[in-house]
Amino acid sequence: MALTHNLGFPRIGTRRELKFALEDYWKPKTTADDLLNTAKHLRQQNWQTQADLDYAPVGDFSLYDHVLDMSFTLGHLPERVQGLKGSELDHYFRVARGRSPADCGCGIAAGEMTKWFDTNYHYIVPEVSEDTAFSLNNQRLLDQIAEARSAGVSPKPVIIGPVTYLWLCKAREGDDRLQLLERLLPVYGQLLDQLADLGVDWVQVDEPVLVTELDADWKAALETAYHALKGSRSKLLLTTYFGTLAENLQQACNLPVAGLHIDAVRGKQDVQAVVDWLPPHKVLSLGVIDGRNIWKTDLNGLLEWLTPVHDKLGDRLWLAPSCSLIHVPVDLALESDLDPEIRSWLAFATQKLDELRVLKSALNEGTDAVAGPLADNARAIASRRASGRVNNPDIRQQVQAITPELGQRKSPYSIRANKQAQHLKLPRYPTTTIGSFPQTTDIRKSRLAYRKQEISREHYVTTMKTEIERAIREQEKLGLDVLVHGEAERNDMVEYFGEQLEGYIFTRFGWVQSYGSRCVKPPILYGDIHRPGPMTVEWIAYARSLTDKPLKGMLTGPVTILNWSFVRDDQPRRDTAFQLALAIRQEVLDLEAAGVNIIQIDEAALREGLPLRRSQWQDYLDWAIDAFRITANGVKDTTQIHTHMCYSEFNDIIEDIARMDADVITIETSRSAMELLDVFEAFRYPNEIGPGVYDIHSPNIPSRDQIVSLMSKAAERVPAERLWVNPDCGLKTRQWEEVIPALENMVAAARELREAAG
Ligand SMILES: Nc1nc2c(c(=O)[nH]1)N[C@@H](CNc1ccc(C(=O)N[C@@H](CCC(=O)N[C@@H](CCC(=O)N[C@@H](CCC(=O)O)C(=O)O)C(=O)O)C(=O)O)cc1)CN2
Ligand code: MET
Ligand SMILES: [Zn+2]
Repeated sequence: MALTHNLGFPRIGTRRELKFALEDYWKPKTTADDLLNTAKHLRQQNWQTQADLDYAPVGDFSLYDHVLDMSFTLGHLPERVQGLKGSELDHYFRVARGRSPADCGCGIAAGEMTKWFDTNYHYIVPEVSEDTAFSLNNQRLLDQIAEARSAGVSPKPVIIGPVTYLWLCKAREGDDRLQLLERLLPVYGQLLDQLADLGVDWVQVDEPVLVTELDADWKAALETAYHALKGSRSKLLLTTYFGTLAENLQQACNLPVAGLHIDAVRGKQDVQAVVDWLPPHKVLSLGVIDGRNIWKTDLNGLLEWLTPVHDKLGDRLWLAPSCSLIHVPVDLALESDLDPEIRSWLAFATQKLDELRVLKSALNEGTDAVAGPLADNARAIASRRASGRVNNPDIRQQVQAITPELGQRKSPYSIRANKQAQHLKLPRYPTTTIGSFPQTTDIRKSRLAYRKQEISREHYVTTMKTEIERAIREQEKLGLDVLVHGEAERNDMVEYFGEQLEGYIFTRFGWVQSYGSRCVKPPILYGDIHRPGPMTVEWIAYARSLTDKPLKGMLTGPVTILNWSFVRDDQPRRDTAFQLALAIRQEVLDLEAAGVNIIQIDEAALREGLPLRRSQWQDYLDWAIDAFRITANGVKDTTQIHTHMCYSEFNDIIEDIARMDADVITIETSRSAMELLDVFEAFRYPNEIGPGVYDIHSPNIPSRDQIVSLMSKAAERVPAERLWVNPDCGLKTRQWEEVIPALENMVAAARELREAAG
């Protein structure tokens, strides 16, 4: 008898109930009780959806971030929030956002955010130093176990394992993370004791570090940790996901735990070896349903492959999605407007659990028991494979015809830089922004009204143009040097392009959490990509017509579009990237022809798309950088190409960043006090750089002195004549009331720096 379980369910709600509850609480429009009630209701709903699984996850729900929750569970908060007044909830949001409703405006630095492995989910990085201490604070998990039981599910608490937890931490100086293991393990021991006291059968202990290349210290830490925890009276399910175990396979099989979960989608090649190696008393959970994509599983094909594994393992076989389902939208049932043919190819979180049920019945009772669902599934899989809408021979031909010259600029950077300087006549320390200005409620309401056909296209266009004009006038007033149109017309920097490219469809409610209350609706790339016409020119040319100042046109690059979409799994990602590159290249050339001589091509997701294993980095970087170059490098010497990346560390890939050959790159640096620039200095990065001078994710306003001090640090590392002054990232999540004073200070800081430089 195979069992089924789930690793985690989306917590945002089918209609983003959690997002709205959080934002109302922060305003503050509602009370903590209101927020906690919504959260409780969402957990109940999620358990209902998962009630017939043999085990449902508990503790996967989070008000903001599950890593931050784990930090609280371990009594591990940054020093700067310790001792402040307020409830635990106040503390929680202080760490997450730099303030809580109780703080009346006086903020502290928010915890740093970074990407969760290779996903578009961002977690709050736990901060450690040699003084870090831990103490158990397990009430959240204990309460939720009780809640889950009264909801009628069999709870399987989910925690981040001690080694992965430390791996996610950042040490302020040096790297002494592993020295903390000894202090951390007793707290995990107590935690597991408390769960066992509640009669918990299984605990899911996430150790996704096992899919990365680990050096000897980290491998030893895994041994130490699981030998220390082996007395646990609850059984431990050591849980890995997002890739193959590869050289860690034997260790993963042999750690002293009761079961192992592996990603049987990305790590399918590991399965046979794991079945052979796993000691006979252990459970093997196979993550056979893709938790990172929205395509239906080929259940018939899978069953053929699974049946012998089931014959061998019997009761020891568990089935699950490959990873937590927080990376996919909640429920396809809401998508009544989707093209019915393509819709029949899709499965969201709720449907993925249905797939698990079918698999379980087929294995335990025989395929006849689920003949209907299996036949439906076979039809959907066949329909997608045979559909004439997926492949377009012309586009395949154009990709075939790509030559290296397509990615080559006419002259080297030094020549271009001179021509651009003559043309643009920018001052030293030029100021600019990253593209978006506040996405106000009015903008969003107007877009909603347009979508519902309550207002005409004309009306919508006029409203957006008014917003663009507002952004231009505000920038002129602020005295910024290079203006942007502000991106009012874009719902999102990726979805907007998906909506306009053929080969894509998009959803109404396909929300996926990106961080905290912020969600994205990744568009679905199902077929060959074609650009029917210009996508941004009307808006940017309008902005161009409004001002005499230099204006920067704004596009999203092919790699970022790829990494933040749900993409086809029937061709290599590289091929899809090149198709996107050809489409965006056309847009770049159209913008240039419309008189836009500064063009930014955002590649915010280029770095996060790096494979989790270093051995696969170069292959990815080779095609990803080529795709960027194809997009960017068809322009004249006098056209200045910018690119932007957020939360990026460049130490290991600086050569590739340089190979992009953008005239200007803007990056995130403010939270790391310009340390990120060390590598640009060491490498003697030749082109211009705009190191972000303030963190846009926090509502706090940076002071002029802070900015001057950060830029002075930058000027120690990079020659001043190659420095730009700009925020970390786009300003769309901020309010105008926050943006204006912040940018005033930024412009004042740039003036001070110019004067000081003489
Ligand atoms: N794809 C992507 N990934 C990214 C980023 C990014 O910008 N895009 N940035 C980084 C950080 N991540 C972020 C992710 C999302 C948001 C964000 O602001 N998301 C918005 C939604 C953006 C959106 O799609 N807006 C739509 C829909 C807006 C909406 O909610 N409309 C309401 C009605 C309007 C209202 O009453 O407010 C509705 O449909 O019900 C629009 O503008 O049209 C949000 O969560 O609030 C910001 C940063 C990394 N990853
Ligand atoms: N141009 C985009 C913006 O300003 C870049 C964002 S990177 C996540 O919003
Ligand atoms: Zn950014």
